Amino acid sequence: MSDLIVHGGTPLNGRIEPSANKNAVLPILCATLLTTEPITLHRLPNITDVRKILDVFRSIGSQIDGEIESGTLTICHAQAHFDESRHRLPEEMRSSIMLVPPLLHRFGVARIENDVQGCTLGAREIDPHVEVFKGFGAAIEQSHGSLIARSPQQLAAHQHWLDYASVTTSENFAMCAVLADGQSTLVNAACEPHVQEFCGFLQLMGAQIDGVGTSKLVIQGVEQLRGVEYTFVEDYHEVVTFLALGAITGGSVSVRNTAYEHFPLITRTFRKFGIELSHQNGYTTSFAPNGLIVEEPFTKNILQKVEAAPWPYFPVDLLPIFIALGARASGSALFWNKVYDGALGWTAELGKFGAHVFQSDPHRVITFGGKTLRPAEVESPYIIRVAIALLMLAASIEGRSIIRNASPIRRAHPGFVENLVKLGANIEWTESD
Ligand SMILES: CC(=O)N[C@H]1[C@@H](OP(=O)(O)OP(=O)(O)OC[C@H]2O[C@@H](n3ccc(=O)[nH]c3=O)[C@H](O)[C@@H]2O)O[C@H](CO)[C@@H](O)[C@@H]1O
Ligand SMILES: C=C(OP(=O)(O)O)C(=O)O
Repeated sequence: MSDLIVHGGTPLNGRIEPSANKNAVLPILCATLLTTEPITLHRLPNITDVRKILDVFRSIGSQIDGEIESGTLTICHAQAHFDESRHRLPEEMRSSIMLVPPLLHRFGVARIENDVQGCTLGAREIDPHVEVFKGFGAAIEQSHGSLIARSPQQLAAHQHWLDYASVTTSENFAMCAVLADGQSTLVNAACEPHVQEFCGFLQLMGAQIDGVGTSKLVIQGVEQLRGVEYTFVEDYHEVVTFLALGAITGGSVSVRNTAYEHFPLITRTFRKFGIELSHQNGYTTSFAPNGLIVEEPFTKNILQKVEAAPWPYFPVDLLPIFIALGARASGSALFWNKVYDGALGWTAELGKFGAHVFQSDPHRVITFGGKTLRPAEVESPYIIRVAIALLMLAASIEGRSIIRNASPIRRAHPGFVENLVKLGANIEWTESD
């Protein structure tokens, strides 16, 4: 188990060059399997989930040139072959499910473990994915804890309306449709920035997709996709994370951010906690001129609130980071997770720091901030952004805290601790049983 030891209380200051967004990188890596031509990727982050997908590629005979540490790899799947009796996809990452469409297109068969899970946020359904695969003509069978999808023929175009705007289901729909026979339509599609980046990559490969960034995707299948060279854009989760870390520690951090057009709601949400963002020359900077204070709503008898739901709502993966700000800021705020039913239990850990956070139901917590906080030893669940939220609080409190089981951070943020040290943090990894 990897833990973080944090000597908090130092304001973090400086400049960060953020990495790419894991939730764009992983579907894009999966999509490389849609072509037999080489694909070169730049600014590929050296994170656990990427290494796991690359291991799958190596195991099926794909060629990978370059060192992941350099950030540039060329991947060619011309010689790849998938054998469902031998090859296994990783279970502990949600993105494994996005290898199914390319495997179906290329080899007519895919096998995935039933339990493919990512962060432990509550139910992570696979039914919407299965419905999509079936809709395109794949046959699904269950076998010894695995799900096998088969489509000996080319996938056929499909018209579909999702129950809810699921990120990975929309991406899987797009990957099925780009090489299917005919025109497919998806209504209630997800449109998060990483979904937009992913669709942009497919377009670069030659896919014909209309409606990117909206809730309706119209996709005309093409005969084949081509190899391309692609540079990932910055991860808005990482941008927000470092901006929040600067503010919660009483410092000021600037982060390169070329996708500032995605930030209006995020900026307003920071302001609810007394934090201003400014944007100049491609860098966004956070500062809290009067410290962290929850802005009082004008309406009587309501709490200031942050509502997280599928884009263009406030992003659900950023909620823990703002709960940490709420626990630190003076005043009370309501946090509403409209997506996951099991994503807030961890907030009890905040009590160990002396914070007052009340979970009113599976989807809502209220922070009663401004309490005197003390260093603590806390345990993170297997949720990337929660390990970060706990670390944020620890970094803001003078003294030595320990975040047990912080390794999920490595699933999304390369060199995270090194970046924090650069900003002036006193923090290190340590291994325990
Ligand atoms: C690899 C990847 O890209 N992972 C992201 C992706 O996961 P993922 O694609 O798994 O998330 P989904 O959008 O499918 O939502 C996850 C779960 O939330 C529930 N749900 C979701 C939306 C909704 O309106 N109603 C509802 O009930 C469902 O139980 C669903 O299974 O999107 C999530 C939601 O932004 C993010 O947290 C994950 O980081
Ligand atoms: C929940 C996340 O990822 P995953 O879906 O891979 O678990 C995340 O990136 O915060």
